[in-house]
Amino acid sequence: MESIITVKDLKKYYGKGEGRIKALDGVNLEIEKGKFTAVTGSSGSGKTTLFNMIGGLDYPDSGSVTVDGIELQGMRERQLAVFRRSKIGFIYQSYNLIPSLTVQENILFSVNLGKQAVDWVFFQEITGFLKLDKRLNDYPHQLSGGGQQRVGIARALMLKSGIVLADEPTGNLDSRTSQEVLGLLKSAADTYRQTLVMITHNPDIAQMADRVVRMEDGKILERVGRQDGK
Ligand SMILES: Nc1ncnc2c1ncn2[C@@H]1O[C@H](COP(=O)(O)OP(=O)(O)OP(=O)(O)O)[C@@H](O)[C@H]1O
Repeated sequence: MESIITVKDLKKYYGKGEGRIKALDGVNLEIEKGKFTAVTGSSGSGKTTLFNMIGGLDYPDSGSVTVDGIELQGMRERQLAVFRRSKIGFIYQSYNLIPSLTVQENILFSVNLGKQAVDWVFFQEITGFLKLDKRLNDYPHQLSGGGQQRVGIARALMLKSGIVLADEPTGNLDSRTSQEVLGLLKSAADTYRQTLVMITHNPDIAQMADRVVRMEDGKILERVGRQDGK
């Protein structure tokens, strides 16, 4: 298998002494390029901490993270910011759209932030795919929750970074809308050959993944799915 993300013996502890919390307690993980990996586990098991490390949003105490050949350890905040802007499309539960910008401006926000040229053909394709092409001049509040998350997905895909990290992307949506949005995200990731890593509590969503990684107490418990044992 071709790994795009490699995590080695990653540790992150909070606090000291008796009350020390082992948020990540020696995590090893290989994420296969172009696949959909779901990260599950109970609340407090370390999913968000792992997500933040892979996304270059936080520093581990020890261990290493390599993303698309880039080793994150030792990077300074400025370098990490450039890494995040160019390499990762982030999708959040709360959509993180900018209310004063139109749908189109929100979709182009990350590309513009990274001073990349806009690929308008790709923009049209993505917005058509995500059924946003008639909503481009609207503002986020004029869209339903599912619509707003489709904007979040479009913004992540527009970066063409190859890696999309999603943290409970359908956590604020009802189950029917969740299924619809997830179906779109999964097929968009397939169509545009994106590696999708998604944190989710929802077993139905995890079932849609190529592989499920389960966390408990800062460790990876088991890995099931198509790439079992790899
Ligand atoms: N900044 C922090 N300071 C202290 N403890 C923290 C901090 N961030 C996380 N933790 C602790 O680290 C552990 C792992 O947290 P994390 O948020 O990664 O879990 P999670 O699996 O994402 O949980 P949830 O599903 O509830 O979001 C938890 O015990 C949490 O309380």
